[in-house]
Amino acid sequence: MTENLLITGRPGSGKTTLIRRLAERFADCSPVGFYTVEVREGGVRVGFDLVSLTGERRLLARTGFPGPCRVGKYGVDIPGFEGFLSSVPFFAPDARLVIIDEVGKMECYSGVFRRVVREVLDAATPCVATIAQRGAPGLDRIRARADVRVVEVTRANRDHLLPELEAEVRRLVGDGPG
Ligand SMILES: Nc1ncnc2c1ncn2[C@@H]1O[C@H](COP(=O)(O)OP(=O)(O)OP(=O)(O)O)[C@@H](O)[C@H]1O
Repeated sequence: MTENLLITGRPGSGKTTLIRRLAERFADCSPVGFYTVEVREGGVRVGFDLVSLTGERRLLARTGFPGPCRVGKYGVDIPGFEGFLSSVPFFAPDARLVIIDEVGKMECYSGVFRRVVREVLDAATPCVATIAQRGAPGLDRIRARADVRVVEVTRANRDHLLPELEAEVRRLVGDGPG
């Protein structure tokens, strides 16, 4: 069974930073996927954008975005997110690693995304994903899968976690010792 790595932790613990550094270190594995970035205006967070590993950027959520899908003060652009997902080649034959940041409440409003996560975790290519600690139905079910290892990142462990997870991912992609 292919194993996958799930990085969890409190908001602001360093999940996105860690997964971006892993994506950089595994550039030789042609990773596919995306990460999310905060958008600030005048020092105030106004939302989040999606950035694919091939550099496409798209809005995910904004304070002023209208519509029924809301998380706290943010409106989430689900059709936009699903359009973005369709442009990400999650199952590209030459990709040896999939990166997903993050499996969280905003993203899980999308049925397309929930299906992508399931299919990516089921597939033969290893996946590293960040996952919220709580907030969306179904997160516990993902964490309980037999083919995932869940690692918690904290401010205290985030720096020494990087080399440890790098070695683990090396093993998952088949380059590692043992
Ligand atoms: N290893 C690190 N050393 C120093 N600063 C860090 C480190 N990792 C993260 N940070 C800083 O901490 C802040 C939060 O990091 P990051 O966005 O990666 O956390 P997160 O867990 O993904 O947050 P969220 O749950 O809100 O998405 C950022 O300002 C980032 O620059």
